Amino acid sequence: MLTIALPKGRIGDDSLALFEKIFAKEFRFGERKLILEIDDFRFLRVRNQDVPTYVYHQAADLGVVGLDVLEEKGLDLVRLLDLGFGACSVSIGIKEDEELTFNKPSYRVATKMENITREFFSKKAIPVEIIKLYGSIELAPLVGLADMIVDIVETGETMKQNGLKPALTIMQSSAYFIANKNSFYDKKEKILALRQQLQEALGGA
Ligand SMILES: Nc1ncnc2c1ncn2[C@@H]1O[C@H](COP(=O)(O)OP(=O)(O)OP(=O)(O)O)[C@@H](O)[C@H]1O
Ligand SMILES: O=P(O)(O)OC[C@H]1O[C@H](OP(=O)(O)OP(=O)(O)O)[C@H](O)[C@@H]1O
Repeated sequence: MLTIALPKGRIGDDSLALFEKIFAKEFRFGERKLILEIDDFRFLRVRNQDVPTYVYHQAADLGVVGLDVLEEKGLDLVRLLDLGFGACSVSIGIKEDEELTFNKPSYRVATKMENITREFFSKKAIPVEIIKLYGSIELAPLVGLADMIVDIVETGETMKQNGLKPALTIMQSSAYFIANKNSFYDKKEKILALRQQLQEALGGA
């Protein structure tokens, strides 16, 4: 039995569609059901942010999650395959009429992604105060809460509509197929076979 944590939300439909293609079956979790068993696979329906936690603690052997979340969580997991969908970047956003300069003693940066942000600025030895927010990040520079933001940019529309612009890309992200380390060693053959099927379903070699 292999347990796979699939995300709800933005990359939920693409994840389901991919596994439906492989299993040639419609995946129906039902209105509020969180576990689905198909053949000798068990699928869990969890939040994107929680996928690495399930897989790290081996409550799931495998999972699908955005690379941004994987980087932010920093857990030791096996990255098996880039699935390609859910493409976006993690970028620094500033006001449209400003330039990205680092000549003040410190900058205030609003973000959901504290760890990615801390690591980025500390590697560059730029002193920052990180302001943790849970949403509507683009608002922060507009009301003086922060000098800049670190946030997801997909179409760029949210920044644009709020008078901001992406000034620097920290990383590119897309959905990844991941594994728990122990599961990978214990069930390597089955996991690699599934990885191969996913790659073929995506049109790769
Ligand atoms: N516009 C976007 N905003 C946020 N994430 C995006 C966007 N476009 C693509 N993504 C990708 O989709 C993934 C899932 O995003 P989603 O908003 O569903 O979940 P989340 O906010 O990370 O977590 P949770 O489901 O726990 O709220 C992200 O990790 C990111 O990789
Ligand atoms: O480049 P775009 O296509 O405009 O997408 C980027 C926006 O989408 C996400 O916000 P979300 O919709 O998750 O809202 P929230 O951050 O307020 O929860 C992200 O945090 C950006 O604000």
